[in-house]
Amino acid sequence: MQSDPALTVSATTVRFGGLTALDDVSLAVRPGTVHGVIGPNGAGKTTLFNVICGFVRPVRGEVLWRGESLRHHRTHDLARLGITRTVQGLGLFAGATVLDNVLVGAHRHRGSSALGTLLGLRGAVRDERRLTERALGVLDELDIARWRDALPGALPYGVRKRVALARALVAEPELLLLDEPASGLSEVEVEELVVLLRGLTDRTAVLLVEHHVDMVMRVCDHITVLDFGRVIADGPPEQVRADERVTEAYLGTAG
Ligand SMILES: Nc1ncnc2c1ncn2[C@@H]1O[C@H](COP(=O)(O)OP(=O)(O)OP(=O)(O)O)[C@@H](O)[C@H]1O
Repeated sequence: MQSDPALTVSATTVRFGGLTALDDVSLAVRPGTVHGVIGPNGAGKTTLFNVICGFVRPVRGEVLWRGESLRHHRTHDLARLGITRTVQGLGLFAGATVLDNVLVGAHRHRGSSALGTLLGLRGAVRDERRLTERALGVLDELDIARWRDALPGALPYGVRKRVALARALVAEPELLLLDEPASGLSEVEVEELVVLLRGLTDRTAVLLVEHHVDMVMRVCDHITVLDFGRVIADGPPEQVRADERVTEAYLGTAG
């Protein structure tokens, strides 16, 4: 039996002036799965990601999180709701160490204020220590703990991407949104990412928007394919791969 979806995007339409970027798009992300969204350039992938994050408001439709409408949510509400994300630009703080960048993501679990920590209040200090231990645990898990005191700018791109992922994971999300997690990675790093993402499914659902179709086919349990803002295929990888509309959509834009 299939579990109830964690996230549902329901009959969602987005327009930018006269352009329909998403046209009646629906999808359901189930707990414990990796769900991919693919499609040719301009298909609406980023717009869909932005609707889920609350950056873009649809003219029709809604996003449901555990059955509750996210109609009025703002981006900064997401972590509190159990949803974290990485973005294409990574968004790391250049002047902060890797560890401090990751700690920024842990604030959902901070029981006391930063002022309390500064004043040396016992509960706040204990809280801070607990979060630091958790952040170090995630750095260790992603095999980047040796760079904990480095500044992001000094690190290779693949490591910086892992730092951004660590920051999203430390909040212990129930849904992890990844915007092009494979972009800019070497083939070896993409392989490592596939293993890493598969290892997350016992604790969070993952929704990723990605250009790297081959990686998506290998890592995902379920794939939604967009073309010109519409869903043209939705199902497990083998079904999507065999779908003629998907082949046509990609061949139609090649070259
Ligand atoms: N802020 C905006 N204003 C106007 N048009 C936009 C805006 N954002 C996206 N679009 C248009 O909406 C359509 C969908 O764009 P979107 O970026 O969501 O596609 P995509 O699948 O992410 O593309 P890519 O793979 O190239 O990143 C495109 O035609 C794009 O030009």
